[in-house]
Amino acid sequence: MPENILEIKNLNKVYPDGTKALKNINFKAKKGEFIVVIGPSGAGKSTLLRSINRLSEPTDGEIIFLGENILKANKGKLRKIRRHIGMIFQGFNLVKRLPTVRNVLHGRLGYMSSIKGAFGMFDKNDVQKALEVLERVGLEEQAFKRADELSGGQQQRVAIARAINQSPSLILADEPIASLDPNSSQIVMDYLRKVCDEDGLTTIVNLHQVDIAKEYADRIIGVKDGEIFYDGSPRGLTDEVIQKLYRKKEALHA
Ligand SMILES: Nc1ncnc2c1ncn2[C@@H]1O[C@H](COP(=O)(O)OP(=O)(O)OP(=O)(O)O)[C@@H](O)[C@H]1O
Repeated sequence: MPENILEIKNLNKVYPDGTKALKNINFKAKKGEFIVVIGPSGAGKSTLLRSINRLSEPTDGEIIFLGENILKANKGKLRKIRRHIGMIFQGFNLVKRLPTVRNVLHGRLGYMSSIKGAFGMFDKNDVQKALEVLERVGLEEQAFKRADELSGGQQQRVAIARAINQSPSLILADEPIASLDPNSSQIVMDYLRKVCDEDGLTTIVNLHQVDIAKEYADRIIGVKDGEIFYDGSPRGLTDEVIQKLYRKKEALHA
């Protein structure tokens, strides 16, 4: 049986204004599993993903990652834990004026001293490794171009390369294709799935597109009103389940 990389127990998040964004979330993720989280706007997908590496602070519960409760970690410990979690954002979050390869090198910052990191003192091996990762996402020829000279889809592939270059155990991708056209979305999802499979990474991706979720996921988690509404195979996510997942509360008994 593959080991569980991540276990989320009774996770709750209440925002300061009283919004209950997550209500008693429980699930485990196995090594190498590619999980897609879907659900209507405002369901809590982003909050869930961002809670896992504490970009958003959960109110209570447990997040056990590689045997440690992330919610109990102090600042230093959290920094170490975050090395093992690659994050991919909708807006790519690259340093636009820097060359592509430098952006990929930023994946190593969590392993460097602050001084070396601040001065960008990467050694030859780091650069070689970054170039290899760029090759894995088909961007070896763009390595020395400024990041903002690349298309949106290419920039997201740089962000994937940066995350992979962290040597993570877990990848979290929050709406990675929300700002891309359908063709670029497909290419980005293909590369994301490929590199995560190659490295045996557990991956959790938030998506709005149910068809893409079904195409790429090993497992789909449907979130509605801060709760897990569906957790199972793409095949089990029938049209009926999808309709119920996306149906508004007031229409439930209509
Ligand atoms: N900083 C915040 N303060 C208060 N409420 C918030 C905050 N961020 C999110 N929320 C609320 O928490 C709930 C969950 O939001 P979240 O962004 O996690 O949903 P989502 O499923 O990712 O939505 P979308 O698909 O539109 O991005 C929503 O009701 C949202 O309005």
